[in-house]
Amino acid sequence: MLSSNIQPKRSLYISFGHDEETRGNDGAAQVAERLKEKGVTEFEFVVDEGMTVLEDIVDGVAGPVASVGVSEKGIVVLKLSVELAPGHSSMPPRETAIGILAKAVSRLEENPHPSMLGSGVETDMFESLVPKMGYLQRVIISNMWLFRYPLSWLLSRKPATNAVIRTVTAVTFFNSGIKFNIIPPVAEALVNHRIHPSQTVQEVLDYDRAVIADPRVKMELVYSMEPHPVSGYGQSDFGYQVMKTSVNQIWPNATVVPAIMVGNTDTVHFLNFSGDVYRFSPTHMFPGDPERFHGINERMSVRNYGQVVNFFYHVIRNADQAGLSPAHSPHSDL
Ligand SMILES: CCCCCCCC/C=C\CCCCCCCC(=O)NCC(=O)O
Repeated sequence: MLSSNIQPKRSLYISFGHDEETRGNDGAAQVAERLKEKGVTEFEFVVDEGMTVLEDIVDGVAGPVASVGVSEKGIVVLKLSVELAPGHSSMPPRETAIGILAKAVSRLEENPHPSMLGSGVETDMFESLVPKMGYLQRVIISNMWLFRYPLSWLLSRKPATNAVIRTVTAVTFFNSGIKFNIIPPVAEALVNHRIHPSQTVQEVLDYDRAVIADPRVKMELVYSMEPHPVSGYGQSDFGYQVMKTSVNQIWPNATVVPAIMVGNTDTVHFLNFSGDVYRFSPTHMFPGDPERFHGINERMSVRNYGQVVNFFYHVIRNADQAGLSPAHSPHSDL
C-alpha cells in the first residue's frame, strides 16, 4: 500500500499481542488500556483471529465455507480435587482419591452438556449453508424444529461440529500419586469447558455438580468468562459486509456464514470498543486440519499464507469508506 501511495482515509488500528494463549493480560489488555488513555473509545468494528475457511469438513456441504465468528464461547477452568487419608498400599481402602476423581471426570465425559442447536447463531449458520447442500440436507436444515435431535446426534459425532452446538468438556490435567506403595493423599484434575453462548458460567457449574454428584469431590473455579455478545451479521452491518466482501475476493465460491468462535481470542479486551467484533482467520482448512490445532504437525501452506496477507489487504481497503458500497477494485492488486 505504501508503494502504491495508498493512504487510508479512516483511522485504522493494528494491534499485536504476544500472550493471547494465556488470556492476553499483558498484551491486548494493555493495548486496550493505552487506547483508552489516548481517548480512543469506539471502533466501527474489530477483527481478530477466529474461525476459518472450511472445505469438506461439514458433511453434505459443497465448496468452501468461510465461518466468521460473530460470537465467542465462554470458558470455565475448574479444579476438581479429592483428599483422603494416605496409607500403605498393602492395606488399601475400598476407594482411593484417584479412583473417586477418575469416576467424577468419567461422569463428566459420559454426560456431555446438552445440545443448544436451534437456540442461536449456529442455527443461522446452518441455514446459510442450505444453498450449498444436497436435497436431503436441505430438507433437514429447513425443518430444524423436526430434525433437531437427529441432527444434534449427527453433529456430535465429529469434535469440530460438536464444538459448535454445545458447551464442551475437556479434562486437560490429572495429577496424583508419589510412590508405588503409598495410597495418595490427594488427586487433582483440571476440567476446561467452552461455553455455548446460550448458556452461562453458573449453569455449567450447576450441571457439573449435579453430574458428579459426589460431595467428596471438591470443585474450585480457577477462571471463567461468560460467552460474548452476538455481533451484527445482517445486510446492513458494515463490518460483517466488509468481511464477506473481502472473503469473496480471495475465495469467490466461498459461502460466508455467521458462526460461534469455538476457541478464545484477545477480543474480550476489545468488547467495550465495539458491538461488532469478528473472529476470523483466513486459513483454508481441509479434513484433518482442525485436529492439528495445538496438536501434531500444525501447518499452513505457502499458498494459503499469501491468501492470508491478501485477505487483510482487502479488509483494509474495503473498510476504508464511509458506509456500505461495492468492493474496492481492482481486487487483484496483491
Ligand atoms: C460449519 C462449521 C463447522 C465448525 C468447524 C470448526 C473448525 C475449527 C475452526 C477453527 C477453530 C479455531 C479454534 C482454535 C483456537 C485457536 C486460538 C487459541 O488457541 N486460543 C486460546 C484458547 O482457545 O485456549
